Amino acid sequence: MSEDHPDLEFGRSTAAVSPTSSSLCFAHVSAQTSSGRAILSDISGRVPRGSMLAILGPSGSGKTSLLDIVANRSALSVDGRIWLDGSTRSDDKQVRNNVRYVQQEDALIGALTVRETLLFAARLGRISGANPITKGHGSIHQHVDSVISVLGLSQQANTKVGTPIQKGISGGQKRRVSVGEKLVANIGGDDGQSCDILVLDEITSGLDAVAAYEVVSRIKEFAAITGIIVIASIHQPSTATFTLFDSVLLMSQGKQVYFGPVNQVTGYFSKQGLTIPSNYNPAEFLLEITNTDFMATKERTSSMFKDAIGDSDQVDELCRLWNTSEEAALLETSLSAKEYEDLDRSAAADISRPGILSGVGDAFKSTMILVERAVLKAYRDILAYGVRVIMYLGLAILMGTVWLRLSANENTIQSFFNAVFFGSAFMSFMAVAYIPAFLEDFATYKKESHEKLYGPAAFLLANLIVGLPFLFLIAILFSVVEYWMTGFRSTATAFFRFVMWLFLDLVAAESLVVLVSSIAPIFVAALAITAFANGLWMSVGGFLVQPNVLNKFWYYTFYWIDYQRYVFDGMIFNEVESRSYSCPWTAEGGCSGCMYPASEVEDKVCKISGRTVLDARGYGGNHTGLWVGLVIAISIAMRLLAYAWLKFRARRIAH
Ligand SMILES: Nc1ncnc2c1ncn2[C@@H]1O[C@H](COP(=O)(O)OP(=O)(O)OP(=O)(O)O)[C@@H](O)[C@H]1O
Repeated sequence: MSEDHPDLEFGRSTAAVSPTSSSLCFAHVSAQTSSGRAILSDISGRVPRGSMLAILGPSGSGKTSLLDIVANRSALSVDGRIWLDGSTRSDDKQVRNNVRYVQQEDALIGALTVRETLLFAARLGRISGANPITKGHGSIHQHVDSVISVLGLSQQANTKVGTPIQKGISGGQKRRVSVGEKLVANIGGDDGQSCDILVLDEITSGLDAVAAYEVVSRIKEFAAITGIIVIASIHQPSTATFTLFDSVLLMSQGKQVYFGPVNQVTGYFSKQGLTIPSNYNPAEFLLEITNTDFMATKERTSSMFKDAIGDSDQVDELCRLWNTSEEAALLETSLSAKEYEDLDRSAAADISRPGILSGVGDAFKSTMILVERAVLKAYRDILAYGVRVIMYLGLAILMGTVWLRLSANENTIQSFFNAVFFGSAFMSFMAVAYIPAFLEDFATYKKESHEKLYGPAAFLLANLIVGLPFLFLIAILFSVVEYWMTGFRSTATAFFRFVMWLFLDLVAAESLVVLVSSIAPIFVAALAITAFANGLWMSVGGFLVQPNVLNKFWYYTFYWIDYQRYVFDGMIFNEVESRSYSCPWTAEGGCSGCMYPASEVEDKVCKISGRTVLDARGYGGNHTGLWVGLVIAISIAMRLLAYAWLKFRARRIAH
């Protein structure tokens, strides 16, 4: 681990600073939207290793935009330069692998303990190469335990993170676990090449003053020990928390108002005639003088400004003061040092893409780790799968008692058809219950794939591997209850064919959920689209409206890609084709009064053959093999489309 603790001094005392060495530097960074709207203008700063920078500013001042640019996640068009440690290391793969981003929302798996969460993050980091140091160095458990200890989580190491129905660790502890995930995925090792940049977006939001202080002080400790650079946007820190930071970048309306050590910020503004009152939290004061959104704040600060800067625009004047200050000039000098001039510009622009998975072997290992994690979650979190098992069992009992012990006669033929239709369509429809569990996994995927810990293939494959046995279990449990209660054909072959169709139905329905939720990963949107699609499949599948009546548009489009239709046809042929239905014999007409053409199979016993029923209802030949193939093909196509979409998204973010 790095023991390098560079000089943190700026401002008047920066004469001694060795310019850009062991620092993250950003110089004259500007950003605009594709429509040309300026989001950031000319932002500069330097953050030495082992130190923490606070980015402070009112809402909408551009803090997140700057963090996104540093972490290479921004979709904005960016000018200016960002580099790390001078030119000598700019093309080093490790330097390119070193930004870790802790987003505002904690995307954690509630069923895992703190230690398990960090262990999985460390293992994924090691495989991806994002953590080159832990690859083959020391025990991963030791690394994880040391992070747990530094983040003050030892007492909670074996506590679960928590789910909506099971209380786990507190909000502040969750924030620390989120930070810990980034740290263990990229811990420094014996070779001293730890080169992390930890980017924290609103790390203390939702925390009380004590918890915020606790979180920041633990990160500070970690930064000091490992030499990582910490950049954090922060809202309204208490004085104690604010002074934990080494330097502060103050922004307003996308412009720079101040950059320098926290302990010199008061002096700087006093010098400009803006003296921070002694009873004031300095961070609060800085937010007040840079906030132009609210009249009350404006009025409170205007008299102070009138004395200091006359009638000029508040933010413009603060920027002018900064741009003409001695502090800005010294920062500029440190940023235009020789090392920077020597820097290969193309390498300098790209310091932040984390490691890239190399080859099928790594992808396979990542998939297996994800499977292991998902199995733990499935086994522990009732919301993940347990609730769905209970729901499907409930549905089986409901159907079994509604379609209870039907005997095979002409009056029950329609009921059998309805049971097959309702069962297959409703089972498919209820796959919407999988959306919340998928979205939890998807949030974790989004976070981890940004860090290039694994890609969409590993994510989708692990999802499929864990899902298949579970869907099979549901198909079996449902069938055991409902099939026999209803009185479907009582042969083993017919039963297992029913199970197979149900299983394929569930796989296809879940593939639809995966596709829709990957494209629209918002619960209500995914729910609405999936429910709509299921309504569509039911309407155009040929049961509610006969195919020869269905209008041309639906017939030539969705009718052919409707997996529910193939499942229904397969189940109906399985149930009806080789069955016969009794109907009453009459003295006057024999079997001629039956609903379908029937024959007298014994003395005064009429039977309608299943094939006759199918013919009379317009069903053609039995193509079970083809239908099975088509349902599998549709399921694969939906998963491949989800993969293509996620890959496309990942590429767009990368460029
Ligand atoms: N891609 C974008 N397209 C259009 N506007 C954008 C884009 N990104 C950021 N902005 C705008 O830039 C401004 C700065 O946004 P940003 O999220 O960086 O502010 P912030 O300081 O982090 O705010 P907050 O503290 O409220 O999170 C906002 O007005 C935002 O609407």
